Amino acid sequence: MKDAGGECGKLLETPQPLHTSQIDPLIPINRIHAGLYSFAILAIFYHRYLQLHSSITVVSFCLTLFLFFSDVVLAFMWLVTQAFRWRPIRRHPHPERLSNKDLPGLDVFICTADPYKEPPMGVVNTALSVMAYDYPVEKLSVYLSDDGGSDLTLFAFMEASLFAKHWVPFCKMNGIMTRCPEVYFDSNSAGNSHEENNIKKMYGKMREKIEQAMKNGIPVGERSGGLEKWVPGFTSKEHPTIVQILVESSKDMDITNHPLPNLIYVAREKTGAYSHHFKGGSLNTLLRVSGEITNAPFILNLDCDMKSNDPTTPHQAMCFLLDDSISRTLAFVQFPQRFSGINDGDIYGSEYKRQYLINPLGMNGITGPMYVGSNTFFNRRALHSSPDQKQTVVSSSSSSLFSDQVLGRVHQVAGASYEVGTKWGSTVGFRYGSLVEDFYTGYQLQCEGWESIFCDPERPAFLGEVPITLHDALSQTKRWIIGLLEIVFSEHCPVTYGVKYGSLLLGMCYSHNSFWSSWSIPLITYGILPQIALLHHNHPLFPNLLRDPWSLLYVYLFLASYGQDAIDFVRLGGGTYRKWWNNQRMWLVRGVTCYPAGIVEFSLNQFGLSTGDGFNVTSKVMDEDETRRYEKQVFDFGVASPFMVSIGVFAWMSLVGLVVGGVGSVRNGSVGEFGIQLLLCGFVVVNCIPVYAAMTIRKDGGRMPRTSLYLSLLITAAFQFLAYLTF
Ligand SMILES: O=c1ccn([C@@H]2O[C@H](COP(=O)(O)OP(=O)(O)O[C@H]3O[C@H](CO)[C@@H](O)[C@H](O)[C@H]3O)[C@@H](O)[C@H]2O)c(=O)[nH]1
Ligand SMILES: [Mn+2]
Repeated sequence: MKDAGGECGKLLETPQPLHTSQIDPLIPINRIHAGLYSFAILAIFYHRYLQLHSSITVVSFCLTLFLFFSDVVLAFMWLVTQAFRWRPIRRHPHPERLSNKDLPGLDVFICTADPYKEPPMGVVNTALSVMAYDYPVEKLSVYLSDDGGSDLTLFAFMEASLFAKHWVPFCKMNGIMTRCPEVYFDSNSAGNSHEENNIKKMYGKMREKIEQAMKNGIPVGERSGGLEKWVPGFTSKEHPTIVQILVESSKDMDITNHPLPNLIYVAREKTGAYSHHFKGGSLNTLLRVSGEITNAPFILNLDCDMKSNDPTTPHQAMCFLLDDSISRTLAFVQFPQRFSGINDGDIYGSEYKRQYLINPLGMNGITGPMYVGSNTFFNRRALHSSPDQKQTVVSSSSSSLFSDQVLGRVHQVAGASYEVGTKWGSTVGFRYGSLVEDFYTGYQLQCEGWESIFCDPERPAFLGEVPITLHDALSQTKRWIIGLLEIVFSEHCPVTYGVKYGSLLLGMCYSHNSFWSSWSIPLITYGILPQIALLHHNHPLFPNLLRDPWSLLYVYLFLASYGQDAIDFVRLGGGTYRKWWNNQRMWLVRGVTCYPAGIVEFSLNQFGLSTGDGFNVTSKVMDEDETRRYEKQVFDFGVASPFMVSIGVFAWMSLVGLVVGGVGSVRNGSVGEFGIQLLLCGFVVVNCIPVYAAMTIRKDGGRMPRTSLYLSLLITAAFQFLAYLTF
């Protein structure tokens, strides 16, 4: 169904709209289902209320109260999720209708922070993949922010700027689609022409050289071209600003004598005296630095673990950004974070389909998707003013792009104290105050009246990497949780501020994400109480499965929500049912690990008992053993950490509940009475099969460390003992 009216109305008057859209045909069904479901929720509340009234002991009253509270949280999360289901829209750009001469300037920002967690070779690949875009080179500039302040990264980029002279024309002349060299040479699509062999060798040499430098240091003879600035006393946390122009478009030609895009290395000044605000700070520095040099009206923001996978992506983005009927209020076009190297079943749910693919479609029908930190084409104006303010963007592209005067100003704006007393980070640029600077920035822009567009073309525009061990994946999510809670407890809480300054639906979407960690309340409750109550045999918590029709309501709610989740996952997220199964398991796992851990760490931070290290960068280095296990879809529990203990406890609780409670119920003829509790335990046990294997039969490095196993047994026993005393 084509969306003929609405936002595209104006465009349709012209014969060839730059983009079209498609409304989800299932919207009416979703809305009817939402109506039914909400009645069922109200009925459950009523039933719990009756239960509370009729409970005869304090213990059963408390148990019911806990479950009641959990159900309220579940209902809240369900309610806010409806905003994503309200009006999902897919948008299709038509770049072939765009003429090349209309294309505006585009500044690309790439961030890196630590050469040991983010190997320079990977960062170089990100940069090369965008330098080779099918975009007019004189309008394209690539800026790298190196928060690691590392000569190794600069060294790698100096090498890359030489290789680019071969790589860019090679891609363009051969019409290659995969313009990230590493990915291209790894794939089978690489044929075996003479030219190709040559360039492959060249790439191999560059990699060899960079990796050698990583191991043994930069060769003494090559400490020039900026590298001499790393003098003794220079550390990643204390150093002056370093700006290095690696490729200057107007001067540096490729081997076919065509210009290359500008390539500029920036390590902003760091001193212990001023907060650098992590990635947000680094992006703001690039915003100012590029503002002094090329000042392109549009900006593409990329993490160093993302690679371009389609040279026509900027054209696709421009279909929206240049459309007069929406451009006045359009802050950014978001392409999804998609990933390569995910194993078949995506065992750690790393694709985050809901966050990256499904929910943004829903928000496309409101005021547009959230900003997810990478793969985003910004309108520079949006980062400086509200949509109604007029801002004159001065074009500074003159012949003296890199004059001494310009470079002087660049050093000034990259200084550590430059932002003191300014609005940077509060109403200008990327916003500070949360570890999820992306979410926070997009949210504030939308509350100011800016809109956004989600575009998910069939050929992924970018492909990234994901953590391949369970521990890394959970640690990453924990950081997000802390960042999200910082927003919940700020003046910008989406429930109030978002609803007031955005809209009801927008507030609901942002509430859903910022209250993400609240899933842990029902998940922990439902993972402990029914299990304990089963064991100590006098506490049925749900209506009789065999006799009481109220039990059907619980069964309906469970099946309907899981069913709808699975259908959305496959239909809108393009997943498989197997991936969905693993994904829902990870939801349970996160609910008892990184969500509560995030809540605890956030609370400690509030009391000034900080334990965390702020933005703990996800490691992009892959251990061989771990990679092998990941590829074989074998779960990796091999890190002794509180996460593993917690997973162990929940696995044991349900197993004990199922076995002991099951046997007891059969003996007492109370299978119906405890039916729902038994099903619940059974469901957790089925989910935990890999956990039991990791705790018992496995011998490889990914099995659960013995300390974690014994601790989890001890804690389970303690729980049961406490319960025994209470009941
Ligand atoms: O002090 C810092 C810390 C990080 N980064 C960069 O930020 C990016 C994201 O870091 P990463 O460790 O890969 O975090 P992820 O959790 O994988 O990133 C997700 O979550 C972040 C917010 O927590 C978003 O910024 C990202 O875009 C989003 O992909 C990387 O390019 C880093 O180099 C900096 O520039 N400076
Ligand atoms: Mn990342």
